[in-house]
Amino acid sequence: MKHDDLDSAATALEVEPAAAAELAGDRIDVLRAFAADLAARGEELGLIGPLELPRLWTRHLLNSAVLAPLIHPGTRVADIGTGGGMPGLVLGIIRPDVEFYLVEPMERRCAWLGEQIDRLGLTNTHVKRGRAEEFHGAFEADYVTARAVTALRKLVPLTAPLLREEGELLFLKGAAIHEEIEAAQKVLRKFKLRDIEVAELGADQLSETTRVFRARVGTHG
Ligand SMILES: C[S@@+](CC[C@H](N)C(=O)[O-])C[C@H]1O[C@@H](n2cnc3c(N)ncnc32)[C@H](O)[C@@H]1O
Repeated sequence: MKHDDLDSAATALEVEPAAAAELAGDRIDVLRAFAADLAARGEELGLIGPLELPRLWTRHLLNSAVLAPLIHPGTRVADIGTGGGMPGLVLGIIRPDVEFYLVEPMERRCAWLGEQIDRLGLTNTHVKRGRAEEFHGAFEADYVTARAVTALRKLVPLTAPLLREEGELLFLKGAAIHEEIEAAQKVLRKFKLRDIEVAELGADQLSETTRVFRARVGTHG
């Protein structure tokens, strides 16, 4: 590892907020070990941009962790387009009581995810290499999560077919989520999404505002 890699790794780790311990409970050491490797090797592997390193915790790890309390114990989650690990791998670390399937088409990213799963001893987290649409009809989850994959009107057709009846979509989204919902009206109806909600988690819990799009699929309720 080069010197400047070590410097960026140190910078990223210095900014871990106190909230991390609270959010991750006794899994904090495992989350720290993942953060350290992502800070040290993530840029070189094309998983994270250099400007993101100082906000690794606030913008990436804690942003992912915000979904954890929304997931029931004993359930199965498919995370679509996990990339470097957000949010699926982070959730796999802090929720050992839930099964996570990380769906990612890129070989190098799958290799990274598999390596982290082995290194961190995550028996509840599995990689499924491929595009989400390749698993339609072959796999069913209680929740589908995604961050930074595509706009809602394209994301819903990729993800809703992976949900069981009454399952839930949980997407981390940016400030334009309300415009994305407007543009997605047709697909929201087509895929029978209901109980649509955008939860905004503010600066009191995380240093950057996080928006979570939630919706249930199915006709009951
Ligand atoms: C911008 S990256 C985001 C990675 C990660 N979710 C994050 O927030 O840091 C988008 C990821 O989605 C993956 N992806 C793109 N289309 C996909 C599809 N149809 N099914 C599953 N993954 C997909 C890409 O390979 C890439 O790793």
